Amino acid sequence: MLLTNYDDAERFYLQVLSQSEDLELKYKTLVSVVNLYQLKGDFYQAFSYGLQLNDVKYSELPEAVKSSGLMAMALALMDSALYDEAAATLGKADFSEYPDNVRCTALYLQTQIAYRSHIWVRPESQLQDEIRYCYNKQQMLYALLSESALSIYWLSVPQTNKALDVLRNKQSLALSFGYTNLAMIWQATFVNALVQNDELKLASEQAEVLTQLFNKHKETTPLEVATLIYHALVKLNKAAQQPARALDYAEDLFSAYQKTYDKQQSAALAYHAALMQAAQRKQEIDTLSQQANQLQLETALAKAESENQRLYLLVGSVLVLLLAVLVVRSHRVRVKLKERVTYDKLTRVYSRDHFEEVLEAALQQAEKQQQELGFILFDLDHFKSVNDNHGHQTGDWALQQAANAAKECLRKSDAIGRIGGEEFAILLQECNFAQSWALAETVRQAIEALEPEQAGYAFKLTASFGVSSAKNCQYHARKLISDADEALYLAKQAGRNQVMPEEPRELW
Ligand SMILES: Nc1nc2c(ncn2[C@@H]2O[C@H](COP(=O)(O)OP(=O)(O)OP(=O)(O)O)[C@@H](O)[C@H]2O)c(=O)[nH]1
Repeated sequence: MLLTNYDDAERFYLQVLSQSEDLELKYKTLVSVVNLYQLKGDFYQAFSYGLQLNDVKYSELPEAVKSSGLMAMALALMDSALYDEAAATLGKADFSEYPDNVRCTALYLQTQIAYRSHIWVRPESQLQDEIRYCYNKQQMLYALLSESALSIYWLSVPQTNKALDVLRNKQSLALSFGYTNLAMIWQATFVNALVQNDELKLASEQAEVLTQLFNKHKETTPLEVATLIYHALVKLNKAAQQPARALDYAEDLFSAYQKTYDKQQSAALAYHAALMQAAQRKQEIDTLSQQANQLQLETALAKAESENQRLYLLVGSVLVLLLAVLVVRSHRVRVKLKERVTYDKLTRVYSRDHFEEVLEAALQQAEKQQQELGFILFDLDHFKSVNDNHGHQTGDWALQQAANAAKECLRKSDAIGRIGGEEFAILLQECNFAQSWALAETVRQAIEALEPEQAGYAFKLTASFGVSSAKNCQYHARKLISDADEALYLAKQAGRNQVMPEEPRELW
C-alpha cells in the first residue's frame, strides 16, 4: 500500500497500534502518529497519543528508541508555544546517549526555546559544547541554525559582541553550506549585529551580499526570512542616515509583517502539509496491506522511521522560519514595552520610574568616586491657566515644547525625566552646584524664549527652578530631591520664572 495522504497514513498507523504486541514497534508507531497529527495541525490528537509515550510499559526500551518519542513531544509542544513544557520534556533527556542526528535536533530545539522564550533547558555553556560536538559530527545544518538562533538571542539581550564573534567566524561556512534560507538568515542577522555595533561601513558591504542573494531568490524566499531581511535593511539605512531608503524598506517590512501575521497559522499548516506529502511520496511502503503480517509491518515502519528523521530536518527548517518571525515580533514587543516603561509617552523624556532608577544609580556611582552631581527640578508656571484658557491639547503641546527646549540644553551624559504633570527633573553628571545653577538658568531662558504665538497660541511659557547638589546632600536621593523641591517652592513664592537658591556668585 502506498501512503499517499494523511488519511492513509493515519489508518495505517492506527491499525498497527491496535494489532501489534511488540512494544518497540508500538512505541515507534506512536511516535509516527504524534508526528502525523502534529503535521496535520491536530494538536489535540498529537498530545493524546504523545502522552501515551510516558506509559511505564515503555520505560525499559533502549534510550535511542525513546529519544524519538521525546523529540516528537518536544517539537509538538514548542510548535504550540508551550515553552515551559517543551523545556521540561527536553530537560529529562540525556542526549549524550542519543544518535547524533537526534542529539543535534535536540540542541536545535533548545536554542529555539532559548531565543523565543529566554528559557535555558541547559546552561548556555553546555549548549555551546553541544554546538561544537555537532560541528565535529558533521551535523552542520543543526549546528549553524542553532548558532544563528543564539546570535539572535544575544542581539536581543543585548550581547552584541558575542553574536558578532559567531556571525563573523562562521559566516563563510553558513554562506557556502548550500542552503539559501540559512545564508539569508545568517546575513540578515550579521547586518543587524554590525549596525548594532556601529560598524556601518561593513554593515553596508554585508547588506550588499544579502540583497544580491535576496534579489536572486526573492520569488522563493519565505515571508519570514524576507521579514528578517527588511528589518535589517531598515535598521541599516536608518543608522546610515538614508531616510528615503529606510522608508522604502519599512514599507516592504510593514507589508511583509502584515502578510506574515495574516497567513502565519494557515501558511504553517499548509507548508507542513506540503512537506508531509513530499516526504510521503518518497515512501515506497508498498508491501503493506490491511492483512499485513508482523514482518511486513516492521519493514515498513523501519522505512517510515527513516522518513521521520528527514521530517525532523524539514520541520526544523520550517520552524526556524516561523521562529524568525516570532523573534522579530517578540523583539518588537519587548522594545515597545521597554520604551513604554522608560519614556514618558507625551514628552519623550524619561518616565518618573526610570528617572528615579537612573538617579539612584548615578548617586551610588558618584558617591563611590566622590564626584559632583547636580540636580534640578522645574515646574511650568501657571500651567493650569494654559489648560483652562486654551484647552488640554494646547497644554500637551506646551509640555512637549518645554521638554524639548530643556533637552536641547543638556549634554549626552545628563538625564531628564517627567516626574509629575508639569514638573520635570534633570540630573547633571559631574556638575557642581554653580554649574548646575547655570544650566538651570540656561533652561529657564530657553523656555522663556519659546514663542507659542508663532504657533497661534496667545500665552507665554515660563518655568520656575530649584537646584541642589549631591555633595551638599551626602548623596542621599531624598535629601537631594527635597532640597530642590524647597528651592522650587521659593522660586514660585518669589514671583516665578527664576532659579532658586539665588545665583551662587561666590562660586563663580
Ligand atoms: N495638558 C496637560 N495638562 C496637564 C498634564 N498633567 C497635568 N496637567 C495640568 O497641569 C496643571 C497644574 O496646575 P497647578 O498644579 O495648579 O500649577 P500651575 O497652574 O502650573 O501653577 P504654579 O505651578 O503654581 O505656577 C493642572 O491644570 C493639570 O491638569 C498633562 O499631561 N497635559
